[in-house]
Amino acid sequence: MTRAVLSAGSNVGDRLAHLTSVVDRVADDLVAVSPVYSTPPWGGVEQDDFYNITLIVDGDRGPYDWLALGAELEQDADRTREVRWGPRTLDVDVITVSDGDDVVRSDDPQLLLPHPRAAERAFVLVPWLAIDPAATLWTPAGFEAVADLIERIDPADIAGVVPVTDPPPVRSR
Ligand SMILES: Nc1ncnc2c1ncn2[C@@H]1O[C@H](COP(=O)(O)OP(=O)(O)OP(=O)(O)O)[C@@H](O)[C@H]1O
Ligand SMILES: Nc1nc2c(c(=O)[nH]1)N=C(CO)CN2
Repeated sequence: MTRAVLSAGSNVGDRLAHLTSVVDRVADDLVAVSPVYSTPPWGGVEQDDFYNITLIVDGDRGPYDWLALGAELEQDADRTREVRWGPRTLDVDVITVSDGDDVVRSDDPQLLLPHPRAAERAFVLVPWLAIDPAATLWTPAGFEAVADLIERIDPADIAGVVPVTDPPPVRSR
């Protein structure tokens, strides 16, 4: 049994439906899911805004099983890999995995854990904090409170991450 924090994003097609497919797929393992946030594109590629959610899941799966689940969902959304950090129907990233009290660390390029860019991404951290105000992320500098990491991100980036009220957000269960 492991606990994973997953981040899902979409900026092509029916964004809400793509995110809902993730929530539906992990429903049995779901601990919490954030509201849907509208987020400006991160990474320097000019493209449409994303919808993003962060999920916490508990399941009888190892780290690579969470990665495989994300890849399956991306395939189901007809995801094609083109531009790095470019437009996509669905992207599911594994942000961090814990096994009891231990945080899983991995330097396998197929599964880097914790996700090396999570600490810089308002679109991951803001939704995560909304469902877990005490969340921490292991970084090369040690454990950091997600709330503190957010303080270090450019306020303009944080301000761009806004809950979507219309259409309505996926409800936390
Ligand atoms: N923690 C992780 N979560 C998801 N994929 C990962 C992770 N670590 C490594 N990968 C690998 O990253 C590869 C490329 O993923 P993808 O094309 O979705 O990257 P990206 O989402 O554009 O960029 P980023 O990795 O910065 O989020 C995948 O083949 C996957 O095996
Ligand atoms: N706002 C936002 N920007 C992104 C996202 C995402 O999910 N949300 N995913 C990306 C793929 O790596 C690149 N940029």
